[in-house]
Amino acid sequence: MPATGAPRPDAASAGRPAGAPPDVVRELTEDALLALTRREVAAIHVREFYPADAARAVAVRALDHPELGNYHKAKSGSVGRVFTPHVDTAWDPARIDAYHRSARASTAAARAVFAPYPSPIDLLRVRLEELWPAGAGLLRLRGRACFVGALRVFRPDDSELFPHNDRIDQETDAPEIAGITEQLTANVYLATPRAGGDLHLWLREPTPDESATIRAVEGLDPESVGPPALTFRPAAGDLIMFSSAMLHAVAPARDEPRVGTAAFVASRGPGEPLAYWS
Ligand SMILES: O=C(O)CCC(=O)C(=O)O
Ligand SMILES: [Fe+2]
Repeated sequence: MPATGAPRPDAASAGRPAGAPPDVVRELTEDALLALTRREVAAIHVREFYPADAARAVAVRALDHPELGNYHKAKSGSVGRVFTPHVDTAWDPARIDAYHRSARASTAAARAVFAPYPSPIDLLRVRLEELWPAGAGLLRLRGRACFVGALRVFRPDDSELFPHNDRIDQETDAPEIAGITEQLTANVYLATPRAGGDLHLWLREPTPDESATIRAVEGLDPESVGPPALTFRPAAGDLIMFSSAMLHAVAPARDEPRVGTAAFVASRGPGEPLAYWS
């Protein structure tokens, strides 16, 4: 995340003719990751990163999982998640302790949801380790392992993620987050609705006022942010990675649940390993 937090509305379209759509890269490569972390491309969208049949077979398991709960903030509370992601530690020492105490067990349980298939997030972890110049590893905060591999459930006509961004420096002041220059989110979609469920990207960071609203309720009024720069309609098995420090939103699913599994990925530049967590 740029330390300034300055909006960079045209970052992903710099050098392109006015009105030309920003670049979306279709393959997960070293160059694609470097370009994404430098905001030279808007997103990486890999079709069939994971077999669609396996994705759909597993998605139903998230819908009635015993660990299915909801995000804690006013504007994100309609969205279900399996296992507690770091954002829900909410600066509360007891919740932070519980998050780290259960991190390894939750990661193993998230992996087990996919059995006998491999977890898409595990596959992504290996690819990041292979591709990034300095490798990749699990984020530790105050020396304690994070959880990775959260599942998200958007129930039809109910769940919506309003325009927001995600930044680890708004969730913790642990010394390990020093030097982070960009935070990506990586979503692998397991089930997607026929109608609704689009992913919108604005390709700019929130203003200071917008940031304050996001910190309080985790979402902006869609009318207030203008039209998105990019809209994605993901299919089961797709991987989409983009800057989570920039504004993004998920429209409500209309007919069937939208299920995905996700990890955040922090970059400190090519000379340092990527760090991932949920
Ligand atoms: O489900 C998605 O498409 C994106 C969800 C999101 O807000 C994120 O990954 O940070
Ligand atoms: Fe997000």
